[in-house]
Amino acid sequence: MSDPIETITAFEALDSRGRPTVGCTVVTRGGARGRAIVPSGASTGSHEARELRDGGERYGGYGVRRAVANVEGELLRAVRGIDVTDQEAVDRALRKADGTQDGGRLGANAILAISVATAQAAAAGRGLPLYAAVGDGPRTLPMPMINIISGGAHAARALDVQDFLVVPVGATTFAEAIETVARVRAATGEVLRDRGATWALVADEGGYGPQLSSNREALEVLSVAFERAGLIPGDDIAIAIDVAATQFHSPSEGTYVWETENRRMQADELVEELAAWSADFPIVSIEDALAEDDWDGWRTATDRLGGIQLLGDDLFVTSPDRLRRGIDDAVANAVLVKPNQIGTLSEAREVVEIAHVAGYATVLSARSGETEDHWLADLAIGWNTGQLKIGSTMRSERTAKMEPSARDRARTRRRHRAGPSKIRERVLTWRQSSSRTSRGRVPRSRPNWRTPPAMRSSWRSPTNICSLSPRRRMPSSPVSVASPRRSSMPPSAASRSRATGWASTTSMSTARPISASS
Ligand SMILES: O=C(O)[C@@H](CO)OP(=O)(O)O
Ligand SMILES: [Mg+2]
Repeated sequence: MSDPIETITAFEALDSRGRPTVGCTVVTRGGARGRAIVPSGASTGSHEARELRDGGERYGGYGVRRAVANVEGELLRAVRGIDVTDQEAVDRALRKADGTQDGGRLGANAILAISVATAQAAAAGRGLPLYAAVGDGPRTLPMPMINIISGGAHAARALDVQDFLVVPVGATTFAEAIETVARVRAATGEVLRDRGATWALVADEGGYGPQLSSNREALEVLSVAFERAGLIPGDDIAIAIDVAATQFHSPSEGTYVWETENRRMQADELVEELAAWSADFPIVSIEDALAEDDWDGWRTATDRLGGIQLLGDDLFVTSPDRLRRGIDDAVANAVLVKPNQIGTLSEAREVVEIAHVAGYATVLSARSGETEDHWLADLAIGWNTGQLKIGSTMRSERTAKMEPSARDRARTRRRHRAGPSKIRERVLTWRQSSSRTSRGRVPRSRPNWRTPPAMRSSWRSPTNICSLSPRRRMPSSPVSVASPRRSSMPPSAASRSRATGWASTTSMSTARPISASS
């Protein structure tokens, strides 16, 4: 039954960086209400949809009063009377009212706020949570990709590479996935403290922002943290990186510059560096390996690193057109989906559909400037994106994104696997494929992982890591089998976590506990 949009009220809120952002509430004639607040990026691509900011003195120019006024003015007039359940009609009307390619006249932030609040109101009208309303098919919980160490625009450029993340590839439930990455985060803090690096402060996405001697050292720190957390690299846990190469690319010179290491590289040299990292560490995903318009460099990277998930963020900017170009040119094999890069939910969903048809993996992603609104995590579940990138396991604007998964699990009482995602498939393929040298494409099995010297005495042998033996579960005691390992979690906390699935004081604890080994 049709339920037309009646009114919209908008407001200016602050995001997790303390910058203004747009929120609004859509109300229908039948009384359904939907509310949404939009996020904002720091390492933005130049092809992204354009937010409308006020300029001037207020909030250093970041105010959004004009965007708020546009929501309650021109944009409301454009969508008033349209059936709230007809998302595409609402989104088309928003785009038409703005009239620009990038949404910059009325503000992509204003447009997206209405687009998402419309979806929320439609879900409320049906009495459903957003994730259930936006997808008709079977739902799977996404594999989380969690930030542990930050650099680039998210940590005052302490490192050149922006994100060092982990993927709990061995977890079989979402709760187990989150517990695993929380252990890695805690263990990483210990490793940084032992090395005399900054460990008490957090970067924009809740990860650590240490100054290290090189970008590569971040990978070594993670490897030692896996050991401390009692996790088996490649079996329990793997690494993802967001190089965010646009940020250190000099288009005029055509070079990539790592300031912290005083290094200038051509595209192929950067690709070789990433190939070497991938041979030495359990890296399963590389995002924005090259800059947003370096299509030649991307082709080199796809050819050289194609056994790994190659994610386009600034490259595709959630644009159906740019993704189609990438697919036609066989560039990358996965797309990061950020609805505010394109402006409306309909266009973001189209990107997910194009990717899935082409066999590209999809990762729904938060922005570095976020709020406690969690609609993007609902989209990841409803649209079956398979993976979800939300920042770290602390700061409530990050942990809020874990809530829909916890609620869905609690609501349905069904067993959920975290995934299935392309990344899991990749890990399996990579474990099962035979050893190859690191010449040519990066091998899917990594017989030559080198362990940092500090780890050598107690790490499992590389042969075992790549063996086909059944995957071992996370150790049930703080110390694992083959070698002495320390858990970063006190035993009582560890066992409590296993008993309840999640026993922290984060927003997940407000959802009903998830039974553990389910
Ligand atoms: O680059 C990214 O993938 C995102 C999230 O990490 O950062 P930002 O929102 O600053 O673009
Ligand atoms: Mg990125």
